[in-house]
Amino acid sequence: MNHSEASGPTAAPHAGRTAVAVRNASVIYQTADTPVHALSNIDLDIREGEFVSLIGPSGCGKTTLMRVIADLEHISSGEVLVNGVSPHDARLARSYGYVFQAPALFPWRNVLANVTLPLQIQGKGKAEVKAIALEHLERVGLKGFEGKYPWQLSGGMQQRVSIARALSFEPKILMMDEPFGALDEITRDRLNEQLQQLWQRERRTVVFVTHSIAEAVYLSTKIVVMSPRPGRIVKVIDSPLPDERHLGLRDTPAFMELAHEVREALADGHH
Ligand SMILES: Nc1ncnc2c1ncn2[C@@H]1O[C@H](COP(=O)(O)OP(=O)(O)OP(=O)(O)O)[C@@H](O)[C@H]1O
Repeated sequence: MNHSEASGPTAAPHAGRTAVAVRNASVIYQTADTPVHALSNIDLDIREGEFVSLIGPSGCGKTTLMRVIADLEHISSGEVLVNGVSPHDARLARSYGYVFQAPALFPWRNVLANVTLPLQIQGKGKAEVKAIALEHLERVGLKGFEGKYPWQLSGGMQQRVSIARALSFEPKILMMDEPFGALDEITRDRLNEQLQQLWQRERRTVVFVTHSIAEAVYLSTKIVVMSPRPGRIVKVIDSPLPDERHLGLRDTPAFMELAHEVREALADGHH
C-alpha cells in the first residue's frame, strides 16, 4: 500500500478546534543597552492535532514564540489564547508537556523514577504512577530500560525518556524546543520517524522548534517560517504531504518541492 492510498492524496484537513491563537503579539526584551525586539506582530493559529514547526535562522525568535505560548515568557503587547484561556491558566491546567534540547533527566533517579516524577507531583498513587510510566516508556520503545540510570543510556534514548516523561500526564500540547539538535544524524532520523509515528497514533498538538528544513518538512502538518530582526512570521505553509510518513518520503518529489518552498521563504525573510 502506498502512502497516498493510506491517507488520501493530501493530508487530511487538520480541522480540529483552535488550540493556540496568537494575535498581534510582540515581545521586547529590555536589556542594559538597547531593547531587543524579539517578536513583532505575530499572528498564528494552531488547531488541535496539528504538528507545527517553527523554523528560522538563529535569533529569529522561535524559542521566544514557543515560550510565549507555553507561559514561560510574557508578551509585551497583543494576545495569546491556549484552548481559549490565557497561557497561565493553560499551564495551571497542565496543558503543556515540555521537551528541551538537553534531556534534563535527574541523574540520581532511574528511568522509571524520572518518568514518574511529574505524576508523583500530581499526587497520584504509587501503583497507578508506575503503570502509567511503564506504558509511556513502552510507547517510546524503552520497555525493559526502566531500571537503568540516564548515564547508562545513549543521547537518543535519554531524549526518548524525556518524551515519555512529557507525555506521562497526557498534556494537550507537546512543546519541543530543538529536541534532537544535539544528536547525530542517524539517531535523529530514527527519532524523527518514531515521533512522527507517535503523532500519527495520538494526534496530539505539537509545537516543534527546529533549524532543520528536512526535519520540519518530514514532521509537520504546518510549517511556520520566521525571520530575524525583529522576529516575524514570513510564511505559514500547510503541508500537502500525507499524514502517514516513512523516511523514504524524503526522496520523493513532493517532499523536495516542499523543502524548496521552505528554503525560498527562509531566503525571502533575509531580504
Ligand atoms: N532573556 C532575554 N533577554 C534579552 N534578549 C533575549 C532574551 N532571550 C532572547 N533574547 C533575544 O531575542 C532574540 C530571539 O531569541 P530566541 O532565542 O527566541 O531565538 P531563536 O530563533 O530561538 O534562536 P536560536 O535558534 O539561536 O535558539 C535574539 O536576538 C535573542 O538574543
